[in-house]
This record gives sequence, C-alpha cells and structure tokens, in this order.
Amino acid sequence: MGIKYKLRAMKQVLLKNEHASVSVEPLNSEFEKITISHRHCEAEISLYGGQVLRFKPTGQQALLWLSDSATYQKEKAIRGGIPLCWPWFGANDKQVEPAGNHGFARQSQWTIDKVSADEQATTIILVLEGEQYHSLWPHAFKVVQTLVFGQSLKQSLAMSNLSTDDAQYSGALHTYFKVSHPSNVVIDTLTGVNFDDKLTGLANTQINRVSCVGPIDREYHSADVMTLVDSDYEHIITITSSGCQQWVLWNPGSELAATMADIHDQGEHEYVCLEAANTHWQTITAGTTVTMSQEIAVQRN
Ligand SMILES: O=P(O)(O)OC[C@H]1O[C@@H](O)[C@H](O)[C@@H](O)[C@@H]1O
Repeated sequence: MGIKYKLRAMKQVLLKNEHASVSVEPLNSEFEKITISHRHCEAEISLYGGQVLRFKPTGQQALLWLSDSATYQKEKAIRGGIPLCWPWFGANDKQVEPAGNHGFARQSQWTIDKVSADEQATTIILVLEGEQYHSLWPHAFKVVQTLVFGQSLKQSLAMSNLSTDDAQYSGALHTYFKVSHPSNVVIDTLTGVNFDDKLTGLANTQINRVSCVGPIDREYHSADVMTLVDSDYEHIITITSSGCQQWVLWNPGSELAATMADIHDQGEHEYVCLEAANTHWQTITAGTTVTMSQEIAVQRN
C-alpha cells in the first residue's frame, strides 16, 4: 500500500528566502496545493495527482490550461495542467476488463520530498511509492517527480522498479497547453512524422501541416523537439523531451467536449494537449530506474 496521507489543517510556509516563497495549503477538504512564487515564475501543484496546475513565467502568458469545471475529487483526474499518465497510457490493453484510462498516478496522493530555491529556479521533488498499490500493477515501486520552475519548467519522472520481477509501464506527461485558439496554433515539427490515428484506427504520415482543431487524437512517433507557435499570443513554446518515444496530440473537439462535465463551456477552444509519451509498453528491469522528462520554454515571437 501507499503511505497514509495526512492533510494539513492550514497554510504552511515550506520555504522563504531572497529568491522564492513556497507554501502548501488546503485546496478543498481533501486535497492540498503547493504555491510557488519566484522572480522567474508563478506556479501551482496539486499534491493529488502530483499534478502541476499552473505555470506562468514572469512577463509571459500562463502556459497551462486548467478547466474552470475541473473536479477535485478522489478517483477522478483533474482536467488541466500536467496530469501524469502512469503506469499505463490510455486504456490498459493487457486487461480484459476496462482498467480506467491513464493509470493511477494522476489519482494518487503524492508526498513532498524536497523543496529548494536559488536565483535561477525553485525545485520541488514529489514522491509516489507503494507495493500492491493497484491490482493491475502489483510491483513495488517508487516514482520521483522533480519539478524545476524557473524561466522554463523542467519536469522529470524517475520510475524505480523495486521488485524482483521486471515491470512494464507506458505513460505520458499529458500537458494541456493554454492557447489563444487551436486554429491559431502551428506545430510544424510534426510535419513528416508517422502517426497512429486513434480516431480512425489507421497509421499515416503527416504530409501537410497538422490542424490542432479537434477532434484530433494521434500518437506521433517522434522524439524530436517540438515547437508550438501561437500567432495570437505571439509566442513560441519549445518542448524538449527525453526518454519518450512519442508525442500525443489531443483535442476533443466541440461534440465530445460538450459531453465532458469537467470541460467548461467552449473550453476545448482554449487548449491543445501535446504529450511527451511512451504509448507502448516499456520494460523497467527489476531493481532499475528509468526516466521520462520534458522541458517547456517560451519565447516572444
Ligand atoms: O479523459 P482522459 O482520461 O483524461 O483522457 C483524455 C485523452 O488523453 C489523451 O492522451 C488520449 O490520447 C485520448 O484518447 C484521451 O481521450
């Protein structure tokens, strides 16, 4: 089982120095959030899901979308920010019965391991660990998420298999990028890349510039650096991944979004998900650690 989680009754300052202040406070009666203020950025993280909710580099647009209708409730995932899809991505295709999308990490309480800040950034390290934690993933494990909030956001997920058997995982850093409108967004770095289209079930190659207007749900087989250019926000977001073999591009489009209670009215016109992912099963050999990571940086265009 995972570590028993104890909710703090009131706001607690975790760190305050000449560079940053970091505090943790109740988000509602069950959950807590960490708030970070640094000269280079403002950010928030929910300990439920270990999920970055907000990141705004100083002098720039907020980079992450968070639904106004997001639910903050056990056994539900928070819609927005950067949900952690782990230890499986999408539906768990090893199971006969549906297992629930995207694993259990985004529906688990994470704990704070370390907080530090210097002139360049605030670093937060969160941990999720357990054994027999989920019937579909019984392995003893420890996942360490390191978040470095500075002018950019660096995020890494180090997954340790502490059991004596090899384990398999798939996963994604499921980033909801806040955009002026998906039709204003260009991701030319996907042009020429092979993809699996989850809506048609067909494999294809991206010949022309991809449209980010939903419905779109594709797994692009590329580990290249991605650029997301938003003509109205007049900025370029650069996303660099490591330990990830795919980029998933997802926007539900209006028809599906209208059926999703946790997307506020017209919310699907405010984001594009571009997810650093391993959509196929990967092995974590017994006793070893593997890492998925990304860096998100923005510049004016
Ligand atoms: O609604 P969820 O479980 O957060 O998933 C959202 C989407 O996440 C994307 O990563 C998947 O490719 C989509 O198929 C899925 O619909």
